Amino acid sequence: MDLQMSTFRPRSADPAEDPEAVAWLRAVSQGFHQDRLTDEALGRSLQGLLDDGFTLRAVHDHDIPAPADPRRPVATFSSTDGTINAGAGRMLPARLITDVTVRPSHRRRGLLRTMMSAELAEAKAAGLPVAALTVTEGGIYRRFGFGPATFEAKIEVATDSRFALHTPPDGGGQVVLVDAAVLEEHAGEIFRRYHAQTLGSVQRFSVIPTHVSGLWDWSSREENRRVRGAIFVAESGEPEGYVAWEARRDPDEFGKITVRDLVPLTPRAYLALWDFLGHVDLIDSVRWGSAPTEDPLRFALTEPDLYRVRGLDANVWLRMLDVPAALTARAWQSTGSCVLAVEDSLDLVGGRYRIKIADGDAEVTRTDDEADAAMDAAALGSICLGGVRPSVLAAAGLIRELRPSVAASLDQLFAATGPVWGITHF
Ligand SMILES: CC(=O)SCCNC(=O)CCNC(=O)[C@H](O)C(C)(C)COP(=O)(O)OP(=O)(O)OC[C@H]1O[C@@H](n2cnc3c(N)ncnc32)[C@H](O)[C@@H]1OP(=O)(O)O
Repeated sequence: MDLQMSTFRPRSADPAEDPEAVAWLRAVSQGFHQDRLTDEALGRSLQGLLDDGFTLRAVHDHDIPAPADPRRPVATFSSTDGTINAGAGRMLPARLITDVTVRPSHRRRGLLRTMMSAELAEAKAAGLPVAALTVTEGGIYRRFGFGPATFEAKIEVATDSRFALHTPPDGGGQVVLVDAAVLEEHAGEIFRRYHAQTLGSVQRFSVIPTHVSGLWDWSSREENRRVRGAIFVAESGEPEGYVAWEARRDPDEFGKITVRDLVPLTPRAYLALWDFLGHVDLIDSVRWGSAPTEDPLRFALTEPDLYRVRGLDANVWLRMLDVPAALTARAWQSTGSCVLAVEDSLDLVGGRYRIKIADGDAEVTRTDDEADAAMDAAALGSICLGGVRPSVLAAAGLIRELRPSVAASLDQLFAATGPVWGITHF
C-alpha cells in the first residue's frame, strides 16, 4: 500500500468544479452507510463545508488496484473551529472534529490514529485549548485522550389523558404552529441565544436550521416532509423556544411523536412546549433523545411516572490541548486550590498543574509540587466543565487520589456553575 495523508479545503459549492472534495464526500457517505449522494446533496454538502470553514483530511492509497478509483480517499476526517459554552456566558474555543471514516479494506491499520494524532498536534499548535467530538461508538476515543463531558437523556413521556403539568402555562405567551420555512428562519437565532446561555452547549453548523426544519434532512440527504414545527412566542412577540418533531401513526391506533429538536430559552418556554406536545390529539407518547439529565419536566408532571428515561448518552467528548487555557476559560464558583498530575499518551498536555480558584476565575500554572490526584487527559476532559464529578471517576478507577478523600474536595472545586446540557450533534 502506498498511503498518503493530505489536508485541503473545499474550493466550490459546484460539484463539477471540485472533484477532490466530491470524492471525499462520497467516501464519507460510504463510511457512514448513507445513500449514494445526488448532485443536489453534493452541492449542499460542499456549501455547508465552505460556510463553516471546514478543513478536510484524506488518506489516499496510490497502490489500490483497478478497478478501484485511486482518487477516492480510503480514510476521511474533517474539522473546523467553534465554541463551547463554559459557564457564565464564557466561550471556550474548540477544534470540532467529525466525518471520521476508514474504508473496511483499510481498517485497523492505524489510519484513524495517524489522522487523529496529526489533527490534535495541529490544533494545539494553532492555540486551541480543547478538541471536541461526538461519537458513533464510545469505545474508540478515550485512547486519544477524549473524555465524555456532557450528557443527554433519551426519554419517553406518555401523553395519554393523564398528562398534566402542576403549573400549566399561564397565558403569558403562546405556542404557535409554523411552516418549515418559518421554523428554519427562526431556528438559527433561537439556538444562538440558547448557546450563549447554556453551559455545555456546542456551536452548531450553519446547515442545522435547514436540517431541523426538515427542508433538507442531513441524514437522508433529501427533504423530510414529515417534520412539523412550533414556536413559543412570548407576550412581547419574541420567540422564546421551538420544537420540531415527526409524528407516526398507524390507522386505528394512537401515534407517537419523536422530537427532532427542542430548544427552550426559558423554563416557561420549555414547559409550554411540553404542554403543547402533551396535548396533541391521536398521540399517546413523545420521545426525545436530548433531554437534560436533571429534567424539570419530570417534576412538572402531576404524574411523574409518565416520564421514563430510556437511556443516558454522552453528548460531547472533550480532549485537553492546553490545560491552563481550557481551565481559565471556564466559569468557577468555589474557592480553593489543588495540584493535578495529568498523564497523556499522546504527549500533548502531560505534567503537573496547580489550579487556584477564587472569585469565579482560575489561575492555572505548571508546577513541580506534589500532586493531590492523578488522571489521564480523558478524565480531565470529562471533569473540565463540571458535568462529571471527580469522585465518580475516582470510584470508576479513572482518577487516583494521592491524598485521602481528595476527590470530595475536587468535586466542590470543579462544581459547575449550573446544569451542564448539550444538544448539538456533529
Ligand atoms: C467523530 C466521528 O466522526 S465519530 C465516527 C467514527 N466513524 C465510524 O464509526 C464509521 C465506521 N468506522 C470506521 O470508519 C473505522 O472503523 C474507525 C474510523 C472507527 C476506525 O478506523 P481505523 O483506521 O480502523 O482505526 P485505527 O486502526 O487507527 O485504530 C486506532 C485504535 O482504535 C481502536 N479502534 C478502532 N476502531 C474501534 C472501535 N470501533 N471500537 C473500539 N476500538 C476501536 C483500534 O483497535 C486501535 O487501538 P490501539 O491503537 O489502541 O491498539
